[in-house]
Amino acid sequence: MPLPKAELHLHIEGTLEPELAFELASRNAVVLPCSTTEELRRAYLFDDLQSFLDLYYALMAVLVTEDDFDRLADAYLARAAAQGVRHAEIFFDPQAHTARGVPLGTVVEGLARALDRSEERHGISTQLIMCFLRDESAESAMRTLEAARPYLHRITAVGLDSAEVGHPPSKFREVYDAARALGLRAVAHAGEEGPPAYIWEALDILRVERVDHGLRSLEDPELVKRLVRDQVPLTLCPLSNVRLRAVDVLEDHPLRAMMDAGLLVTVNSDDPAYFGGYVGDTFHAVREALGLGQEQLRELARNSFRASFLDHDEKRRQAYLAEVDAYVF
Ligand code: HPA
Ligand SMILES: [Zn+2]
Repeated sequence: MPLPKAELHLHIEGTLEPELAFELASRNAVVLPCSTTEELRRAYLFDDLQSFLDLYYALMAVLVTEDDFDRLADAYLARAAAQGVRHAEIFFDPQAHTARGVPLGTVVEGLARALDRSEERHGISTQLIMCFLRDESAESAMRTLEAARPYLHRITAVGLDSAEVGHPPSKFREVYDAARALGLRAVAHAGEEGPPAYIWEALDILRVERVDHGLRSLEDPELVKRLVRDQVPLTLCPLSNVRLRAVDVLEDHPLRAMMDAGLLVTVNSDDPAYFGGYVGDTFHAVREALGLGQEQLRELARNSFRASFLDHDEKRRQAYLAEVDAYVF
């Protein structure tokens, strides 16, 4: 049995495995840039975030019907369950679908179908986080928030993703204020490729409760002090950082140094179909590469539940934490 954990940084579109992509392409008469799954997998050699995003958005064209989104999410939940995931807070990118003519309702209702069965079928509690594409305008993000009003009961928080550099969090101040007024919580990608200043902006301007990645935090000692003082969770994605060349090799990843600095870090898979592993694989890889011991792995698992948006169900959080404490390696 794998170590129980929560996954807090997972783009559902990034769980689209080549096999499912080809199946849906054929069903929906969508032409893909590659003709075999092997050829597609060979395309997964990325230079940076943008080179990945180009393929990520291209492949999404196969997601058309509610059933497609249900299949996608159900496949992720099955894989996650096998790797010990007990709770998942799942990102989706509405603008990447509405821009192709797929209605927001199709996306949310399709994902919700899988999520509604998740506890019974996979033993995983779930939440949805709606991300805005930061390389699109703030007006487009605001229109997306407006369009999401009928589905807000399904959505826990807003997030911010896509190409980071040149699109600082401050661009989305009004959107985040509006989201908070609607009762949504807030997270944002910051400091993946962008500078520590973007992490400050996410904290002070967007008032996020968690920072997604926050990889570059250690470059700014004042920022580290702030993150440690407030115990702001960082959702690290070590395999993603290697594949997108934010770090050269896993052995150089700052995860361990960040734990030693007192930061509340978690380990997540980001886009597992593209980056070579789901979250259990990621725990495995960092254990090997960074020489983490059992107590550090347990701490990462505990952090994942501490950092989760389970505040409305504290009993469940405590039950998950008890599972971590009772886990025998
Ligand atoms: O790792 C990522 N970073 C930014 N945007 C993204 N959208 C999907 N994955 C990512
Ligand atoms: Zn991400």
